[in-house]
Amino acid sequence: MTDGNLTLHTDKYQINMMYAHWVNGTCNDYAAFEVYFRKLPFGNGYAVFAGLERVVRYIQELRFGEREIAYLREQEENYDESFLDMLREFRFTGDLYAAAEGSLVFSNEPMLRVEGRIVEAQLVETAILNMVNYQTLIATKASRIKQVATDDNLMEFGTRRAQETEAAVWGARAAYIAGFDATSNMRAGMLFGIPTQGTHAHSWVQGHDTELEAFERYAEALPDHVTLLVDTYDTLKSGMVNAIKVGLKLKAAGKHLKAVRLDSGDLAYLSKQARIMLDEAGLQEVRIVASNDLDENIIFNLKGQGARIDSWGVGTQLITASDQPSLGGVYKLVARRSAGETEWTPVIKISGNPEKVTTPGIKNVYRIINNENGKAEADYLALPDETDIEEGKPLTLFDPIHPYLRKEISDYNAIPLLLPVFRDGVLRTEPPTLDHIRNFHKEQLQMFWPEHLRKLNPEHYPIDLSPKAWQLKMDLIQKYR
Ligand SMILES: Nc1ncnc2c1ncn2[C@@H]1O[C@H](COP(=O)(O)OP(=O)(O)OP(=O)(O)O)[C@@H](O)[C@H]1O
Ligand SMILES: O=P(O)(O)OC[C@H]1O[C@H](OP(=O)(O)OP(=O)(O)O)[C@H](O)[C@@H]1O
Ligand SMILES: O=C(O)c1cccnc1
Repeated sequence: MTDGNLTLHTDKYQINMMYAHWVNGTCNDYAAFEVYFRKLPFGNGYAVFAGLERVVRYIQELRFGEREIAYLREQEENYDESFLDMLREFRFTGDLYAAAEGSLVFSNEPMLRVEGRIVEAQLVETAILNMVNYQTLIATKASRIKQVATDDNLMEFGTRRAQETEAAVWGARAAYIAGFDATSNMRAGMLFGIPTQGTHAHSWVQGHDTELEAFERYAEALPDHVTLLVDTYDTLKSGMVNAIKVGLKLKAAGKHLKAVRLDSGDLAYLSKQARIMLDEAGLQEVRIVASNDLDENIIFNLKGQGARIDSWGVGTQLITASDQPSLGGVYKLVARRSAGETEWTPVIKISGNPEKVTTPGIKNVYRIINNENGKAEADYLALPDETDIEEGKPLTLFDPIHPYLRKEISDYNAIPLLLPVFRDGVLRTEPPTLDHIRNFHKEQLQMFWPEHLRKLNPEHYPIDLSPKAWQLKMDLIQKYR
């Protein structure tokens, strides 16, 4: 069915606009687009940027092959043959800047920017949003789950309920970035090097005459990795009793039962009872795994009830971001430049809804770290010719919606959020390893006050405009109103 070429993984209107540019002789005009979202998902205080590696591979492989060209010819009689010939030579030759994967990002700040020939920059909108919106959403959901699970083992179990195959593997990767320890998806493990973990299903137990026999056969086959699912018939009266028998047998043979898995019923009560039973049998080392439609709220509740759970399997709620299944990231034109010109012209999109008015001009994004405490104070969006910040000059931070709310800062470190990924179509450096990204994410969390990170009603983290960027926006609003 699929040939792996994602070049036509775009909306038809992008190709129509490319064609209209070709007809009008404006293919070589330049455009700058920024990717950002307006509202954080799940009421969270931050999002975890993910999806860049997928974007990098997609951009590197952009090509209109003969199959794509034949399809376009068949679909639209208006497309001139010379346009299709031009597509044969099509490559991404522009620049792409992006936050590092695993970065904390916030509403209304650019997390990725494309600068390039308008036809190239327009084509890639749909796929970039598709990749970044989904992966950032799942990484953010996973980060919330990690926050409540703290140091417990977290396993991603979502593949069977994911929105098809690619969502499963890229979702598993996003979850790992945000702090999950393993996935059950073997392909995600193979593709990305994520550790894999797994127990067994009810079918294993149902497929034997007795639960004890099922447990014994399983333990014989995989003596080093025995986690037994104990709820097929009756968790405490049967499953735990049989698991303990197998645990004691393994122990006598110098091995050990790794864990039992609870998958139904009152997980707080059952885990406490299971812990007592294991401890009384002298099996203190055996861990307790729980699964069954878990999310951050249930895990938080179970912990509040004193549940004795060491490891969590989380599937459906994570991989489908069930309580908010989409992130509304957008790709907006912020500046343009005709072929032959050197200066960018900032552009704005006005809307009756003030939240939807775009912020014109190419912006550099800086994370302002207060040197007195090492914590992030605000993110600061400045126009490219503003050098104050890089020279460490005192800054006035103000709220772009309520500009009278202001704060001075002089002892700070300004860290650029957007880094060059492609320049003139050439990849600058290979993406970092997944473990590097995961560690980077962990370090990022340390840079923020807990007030911005808490799961419920977090404090808003300021995303500020430089006075010049703010004035440009006001001027363009005036011009078009
Ligand atoms: N002590 C608890 N406090 C809060 N929520 C819990 C507790 N124990 C389990 N849950 C959650 O409640 C839900 C239980 O749903 P439900 O009653 O449909 O499942 P069940 O008891 O496992 O039944 P089934 O056999 O159909 O799976 C799950 O999301 C589970 O994670
Ligand atoms: O509940 P999730 O977070 O999605 O985790 C994955 C679930 O998948 C398996 O269930 P299965 O497919 O057998 O379905 P069931 O337990 O819901 O009947 C497993 O026993 C978990 O309960
Ligand atoms: O390994 C498991 O226990 C597992 C994997 C996927 C879904 N449910 C459970």
